Amino acid sequence: MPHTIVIFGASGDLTSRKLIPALYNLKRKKRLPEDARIVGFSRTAFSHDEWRKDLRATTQEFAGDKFKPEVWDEFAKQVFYHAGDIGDQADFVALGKFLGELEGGQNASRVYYLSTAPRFYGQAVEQLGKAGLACEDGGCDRRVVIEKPFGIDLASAKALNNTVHAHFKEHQVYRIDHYLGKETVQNLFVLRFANAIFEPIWNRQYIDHVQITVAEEVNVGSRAGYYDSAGVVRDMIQNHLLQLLMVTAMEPPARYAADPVRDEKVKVLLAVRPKTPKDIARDTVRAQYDGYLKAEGVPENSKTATFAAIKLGIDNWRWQGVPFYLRSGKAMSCRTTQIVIQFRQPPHMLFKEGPKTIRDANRLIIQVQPAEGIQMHFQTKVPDAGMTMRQTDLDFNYQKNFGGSIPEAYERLLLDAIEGDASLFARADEVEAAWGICDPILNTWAATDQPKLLTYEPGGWGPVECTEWMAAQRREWFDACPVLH
Ligand SMILES: NC(=O)C1=CN([C@@H]2O[C@H](COP(=O)(O)OP(=O)(O)OC[C@H]3O[C@@H](n4cnc5c(N)ncnc54)[C@H](OP(=O)(O)O)[C@@H]3O)[C@@H](O)[C@H]2O)C=CC1
Ligand SMILES: O=C1O[C@H](COP(=O)(O)O)[C@@H](O)[C@H](O)[C@H]1O
Repeated sequence: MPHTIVIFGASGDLTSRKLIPALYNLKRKKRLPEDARIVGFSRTAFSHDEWRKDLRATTQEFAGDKFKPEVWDEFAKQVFYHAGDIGDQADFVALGKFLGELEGGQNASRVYYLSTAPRFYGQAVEQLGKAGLACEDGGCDRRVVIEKPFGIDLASAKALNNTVHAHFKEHQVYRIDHYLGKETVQNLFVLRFANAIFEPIWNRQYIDHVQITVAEEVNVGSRAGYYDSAGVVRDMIQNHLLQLLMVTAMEPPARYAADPVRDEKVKVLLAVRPKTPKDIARDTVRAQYDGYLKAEGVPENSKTATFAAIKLGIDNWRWQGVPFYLRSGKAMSCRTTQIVIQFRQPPHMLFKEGPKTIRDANRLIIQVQPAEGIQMHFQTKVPDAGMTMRQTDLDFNYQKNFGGSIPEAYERLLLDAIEGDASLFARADEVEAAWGICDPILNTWAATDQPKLLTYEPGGWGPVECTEWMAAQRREWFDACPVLH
């Protein structure tokens, strides 16, 4: 069956920076089906060749030394453009006709990729449905990939799910979170479920707490217009950090397939202990970097948080009493995404020189990016120094072990969407459960102004009060920039 990938938002930033370079790389690796066609849809009046020419330049820029003119020329033969407006039903009817001709009347498998502004997601889905392009009754193979953000709160996410479900069945819907396409996030499944040594200690008996940090060195740059209405919770925590939390905390699924995996993931979110406004004032830190208010497009009195730390509890047998600390911010010390599994101290210390604080206890660090790898920290005896100990580590690094470059997350996710594997995409209940955790936090911050919005200097690890907040809980953030090999 031939494949067609229709990208709505063809002239946009995501398409040129990520989607087309990812599809090009799939072609280069001979993973893009030979019979796949990529069709761009947006209002700009490109001809096929004009769009291809624009994409060639941007792909060359973003694919770097992976760009091979001869591969591009072959790839370009699979690329087409059809101008249209999401607001215009006639343009969808015309699109359907164009696709039919392109597919030579064959029953092609189609992926509709919504890479337009989020306000168009619902409308685009409706237009596809009304033009008879959704095929929710079966008999043809149609999928829709929906970019983030999926809603701006629980109510809007539910409304969007309702709109989507009016035209597509859930199994046709692929809500993308590109963090799930990152190699190291997939490796977390492997680490946990393809090794026998971790599972027995992956619980409250051995683990003191878990830290999930997504630090970004960049500030909001030119995206302030969007960012100010989102803030760090909507932009990062509701999706990427909660995805990392789910994969870290989930039970082993019965099978590695979309629904068993997502069933276990969603159970984690449903077990997250609900917070009262008093809990939120105590268990969250929010801050804005100094200089944010000067960014173009930010209102002078904006209270948008560019940094947040949130302590969550998971009420189930595995995790009762183990706090999960989620932290993310812009304008931080360095770019690093890491999951720190902080183990407990030994119950009885034989050596007076031995570890005294939780900082010295065993720690497993999953470096999601950019120094993709895993480190295990443990105590060793310093030679010829009595029983003096020092923390050392076992270090697995992707680059050193496997060489080559780590593929962009979109490569894996686009291929999965083409092949019909939804394991690494969010399901409707997952997205809603994530908003169910974030809404009370955002609402409490807005309604009570508690905790106070703090300020932090760019280039550090967030506000000093966040370090103190952790110290008051007898814990310490693992603030380390990864070593790039
Ligand atoms: N850029 C990124 O790095 C990331 C983006 N995303 C998400 O991806 C989506 C796209 O982002 P991005 O590419 O940055 O956005 P852009 O603003 O760059 O692109 C928007 C696209 O939508 C098209 N468009 C706008 N109005 C219409 C319309 N009425 N009918 C048809 N097409 C229309 C525009 O084309 P034209 O004007 O020609 O019609 C353009 O191609 C957003 O939802 C964003 O949240 C998610 C993660 C990262
Ligand atoms: O979705 C988003 O993610 C990026 C960070 O992605 P990464 O792959 O570079 O870690 C973030 O900068 C952006 O604000 C957000 O919308």
